[in-house]
Amino acid sequence: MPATRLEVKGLSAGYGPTRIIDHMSFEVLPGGRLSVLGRNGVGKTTLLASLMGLTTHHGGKVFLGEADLTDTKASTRAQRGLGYVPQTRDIFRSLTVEENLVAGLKGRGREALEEVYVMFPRLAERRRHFGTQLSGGEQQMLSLARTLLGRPSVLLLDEPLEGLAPVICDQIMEIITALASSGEMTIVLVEQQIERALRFADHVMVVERGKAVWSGECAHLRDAPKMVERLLGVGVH
Ligand SMILES: Nc1ncnc2c1ncn2[C@@H]1O[C@H](COP(=O)(O)OP(=O)(O)OP(=O)(O)O)[C@@H](O)[C@H]1O
Repeated sequence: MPATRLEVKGLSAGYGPTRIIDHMSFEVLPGGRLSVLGRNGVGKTTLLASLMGLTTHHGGKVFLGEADLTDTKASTRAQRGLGYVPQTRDIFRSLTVEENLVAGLKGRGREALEEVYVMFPRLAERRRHFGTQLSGGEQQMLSLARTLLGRPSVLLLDEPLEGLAPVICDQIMEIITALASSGEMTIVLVEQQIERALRFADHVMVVERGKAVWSGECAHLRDAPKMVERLLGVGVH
């Protein structure tokens, strides 16, 4: 699937009657890279889950290209090209790496596994290992690889670097950057590592209490450490 535009118009969503995402609007162009930043608990995970149709919808619209996905369920959104890698690294821990990947094939032939083994040589080496035997980085790679097997046109990544050693973060960012550079995927990245997130993306959106309080080009924030400190409460070098 070629990269697709993601458009969000006035989205409000949450858990039952509790509204967490409050009237958010943004657009990511085909092949674009958006980083979503914000302090803890401001609603970044809820935003991605809402794009995937996993929360209670309170209002607004979500478009993938021209298709209005607002009233569709998560499985339909996945079929239409939305790929979601949750913060919880959804893998089956009692299955092997290969069995996990086969579960992600969704009708594609087994030869598709080779595509991800080329991208993630570490998973190829560990193909007979169980989920429980994998390191955090390997679990993250497996979760990402399984989603990629569905050939998403828009990829939603929730804190893929959380808890990983810097060298593994480098590897994951290299893979994500290569995916973005291929032009085949539009990527929305939620990340706490601000410098890496700003280096990766072209645009950035800062969230506070479920609202987008700042959005613009990454270069703008990279050159404005005082503004980063004001928005996010931390320094950037
Ligand atoms: N399943 C849930 N049911 C009810 N409230 C929830 C649920 N998940 C999250 N929340 C609440 O929604 C708010 C936003 O949480 P969310 O996880 O989206 O923030 P976040 O910005 O991703 O935080 P972090 O950076 O710590 O991951 C928080 O107040 C949280 O307590």
